[in-house]
Amino acid sequence: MTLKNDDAPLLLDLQEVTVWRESTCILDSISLNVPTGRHTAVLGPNGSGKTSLLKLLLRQFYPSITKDGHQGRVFILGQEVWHVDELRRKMGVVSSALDQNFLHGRTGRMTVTQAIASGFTANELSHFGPRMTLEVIQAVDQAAESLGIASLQKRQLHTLSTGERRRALIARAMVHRPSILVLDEPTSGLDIAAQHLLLDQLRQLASESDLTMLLVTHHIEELLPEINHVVWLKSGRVVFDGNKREAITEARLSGVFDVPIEVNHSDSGWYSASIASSR
Ligand SMILES: Nc1ncnc2c1ncn2[C@@H]1O[C@H](COP(=O)(O)OP(=O)(O)OP(=O)(O)O)[C@@H](O)[C@H]1O
Repeated sequence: MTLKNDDAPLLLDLQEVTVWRESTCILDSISLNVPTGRHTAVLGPNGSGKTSLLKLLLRQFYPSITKDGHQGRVFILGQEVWHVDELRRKMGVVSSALDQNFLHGRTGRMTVTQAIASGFTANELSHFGPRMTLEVIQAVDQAAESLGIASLQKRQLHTLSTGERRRALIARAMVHRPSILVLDEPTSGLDIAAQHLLLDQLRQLASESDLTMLLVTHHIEELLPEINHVVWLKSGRVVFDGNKREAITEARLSGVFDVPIEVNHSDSGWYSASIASSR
C-alpha cells in the first residue's frame, strides 16, 4: 500500500508510467504523486496528456509495456488492483466526454432525477440506476437543490442547455457524497455567466473539508482559489509539480505554451492569461 506521511492513501501514485496509443507516446515515463486531502490542478496545453492521465485514474487506460520490457505501475487510493465499478463509485466525475454521453441516445432521454440518481451506481442508463428508495430520492433532491436545478428534475437531459446539463452532471457526481471529485475542463462550452455560476458552486464544494478535488484543464481561468497545488504537463511529461504561486508565472506559462504570455492575478485569487502584446 502506498501511503502519504499522514497515512492517508495517495489518490494517485504513478511510477514510471508510459502510455502508447497506435504509434504515439501519449505519456512518457511519468512518475507523480497526488495525495488525498489536497486539491490539485493538472494543467497543460492541448494534447499534453491531461485527459490520458485522468484515464489512468479512471481505469480507461493502463500502462504500456515499453520496448525494453518495462511496465510502469499505477496505484489508486493505495491499491493497484481495483474492481472498476467499485473505484468509480468512490469518485464523482465531471468531464466533457461524459457531458456528450448525457446529450445523446438513451442516456440523453433520462430525466434529470434519473441522471443524478445514476451517480450512486456510476452507470449511464436509468435501468442500471439505484432503487429509488426514500434515502436516494432525498439525496437526489438535495443535490438538485444545491446546484439550483430542482425545477428541472423532470426534464430529459437532451432538452437542457449546456450550463443546465453541466450542473446536473455535478449534482450526479456529488449525490453519493464521494470523497474525490474529478473535473475535466468543467466550464468548457459555458457562457461567461454560466461559467461564473458553476465556478462559484465548485468553490463551495472545494471548501468542504473532506473532499479532494482533482481539476484537469488548459484554462487557468478555471483554477479555483481553493486549489493551491499545480502539476504542469507538456508533451506527455510532468514539467512542474508544486505550489500554485510558483506554477502560475509568465515565464512558466510562456515556456509551457511556447508563446509569450501575460498573467493577471486578481485580489480574489483568480488567474487569467493572454498572449503578450508585441507593442
Ligand atoms: N486513443 C488514442 N489513440 C491515439 N492517440 C491518442 C488517443 N488518445 C489520446 N491520443 C493522443 O494523445 C495526446 C494527448 O491527448 P489528451 O487527450 O490526453 O490531451 P489533453 O492534454 O487532454 O488535450 P486537450 O487539452 O486538447 O483536451 C494527443 O496527441 C492525442 O491525439
